[in-house]
Amino acid sequence: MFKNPFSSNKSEQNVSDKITEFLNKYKSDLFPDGVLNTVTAFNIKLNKQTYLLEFTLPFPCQGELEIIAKELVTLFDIDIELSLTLDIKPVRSHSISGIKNIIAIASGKGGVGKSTTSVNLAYALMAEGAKVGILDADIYGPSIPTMLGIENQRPSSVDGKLMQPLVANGLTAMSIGFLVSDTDATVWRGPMASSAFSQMLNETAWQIDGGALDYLIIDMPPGTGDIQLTLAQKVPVAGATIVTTPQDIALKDAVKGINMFDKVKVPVLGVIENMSYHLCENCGHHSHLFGEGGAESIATQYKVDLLGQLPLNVHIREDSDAGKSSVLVNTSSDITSLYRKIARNMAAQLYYQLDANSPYTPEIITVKNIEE
Ligand SMILES: Nc1ncnc2c1ncn2[C@@H]1O[C@H](COP(=O)(O)OP(=O)(O)OP(=O)(O)O)[C@@H](O)[C@H]1O
Repeated sequence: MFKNPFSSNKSEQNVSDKITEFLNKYKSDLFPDGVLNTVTAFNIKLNKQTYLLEFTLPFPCQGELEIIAKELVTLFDIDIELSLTLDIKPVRSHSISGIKNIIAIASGKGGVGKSTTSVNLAYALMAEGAKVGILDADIYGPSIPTMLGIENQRPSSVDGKLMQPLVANGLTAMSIGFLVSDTDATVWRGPMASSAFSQMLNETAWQIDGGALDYLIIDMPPGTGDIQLTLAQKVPVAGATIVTTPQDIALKDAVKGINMFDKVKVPVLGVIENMSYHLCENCGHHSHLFGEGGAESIATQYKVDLLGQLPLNVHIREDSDAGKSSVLVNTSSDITSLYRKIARNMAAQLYYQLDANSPYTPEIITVKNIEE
């Protein structure tokens, strides 16, 4: 609830009109045409002295609605309560049950923080209102079980057919690390690894609390070799996000990642620059240890979005090494806000680029259209 200490009685109709006008005009990266042009449904109710704003939206964005609510409280001297219902559609048809959209998180180069970013983005999407799962596609070096702090747990099966995924703080998760020991998987040949992956994707009961996951995040293995290409080709990925660091070598590999997804016709939702800068906790100075502006320039050059930049931060490393997510450890930190903003941007990109209901989604030209 967003309270204004000076709120007083005002004409209900007048205030509702002002709120509506504000929301029509409010434009941001997330709402390029104003909020009310994007909502599926919107309603204002007055409950005692509090205005309840009920939004139905096609992507998760609780954090941005909270920013808007605070502005409304200050502007109109009112109390506000928010309610967000999500109406997320699958943007690509597929036959995997319990999942609406699959988002691949990839990096050309290893060690850039892809898994750490995947886990934090998964929790950030949840904080924004979505139902989320994570699948570790790194058969040879799974790190998700450790990062979620559940490395010693094992999935069960109720019906002997589907595996019940593990759940860490509400996040549904599956990884080869839950099923076999590290040494067993390292000796597997390519086809065995690929069939283990496809079993985890297709034979997991992803549905949680009776509802399909809005997003399944796939933490891809690092690189752009045959394994990655096959995964990108075989899995019905709705969109891919590339994680990079600002070093030249990582950026070159990020470009290889963009080209790989282009080749298999998977849309790239954007680039995330991890370890982009170091922020001194004492003096607030930003230092660009690994270079500056690289991810921005490849985003411009390849016409993809720069979804956000994350600092090199000791808490991110400590939290992930300790099997926690920084987004959960401190829900009101600047780092959490950054992850949540990137998560909203990524989900909005998926909607604006690909959802048939979005006014921005380019019309897909089919052979039939061309003939007409
Ligand atoms: N923004 C960050 N600030 C500080 N440390 C980070 C940050 N992002 C990741 N790390 C740390 O960097 C190390 C590598 O991260 P991570 O395992 O996520 O990389 P990766 O790209 O998934 O690696 P791999 O290529 O092996 O799959 C970890 O110790 C992690 O805690």
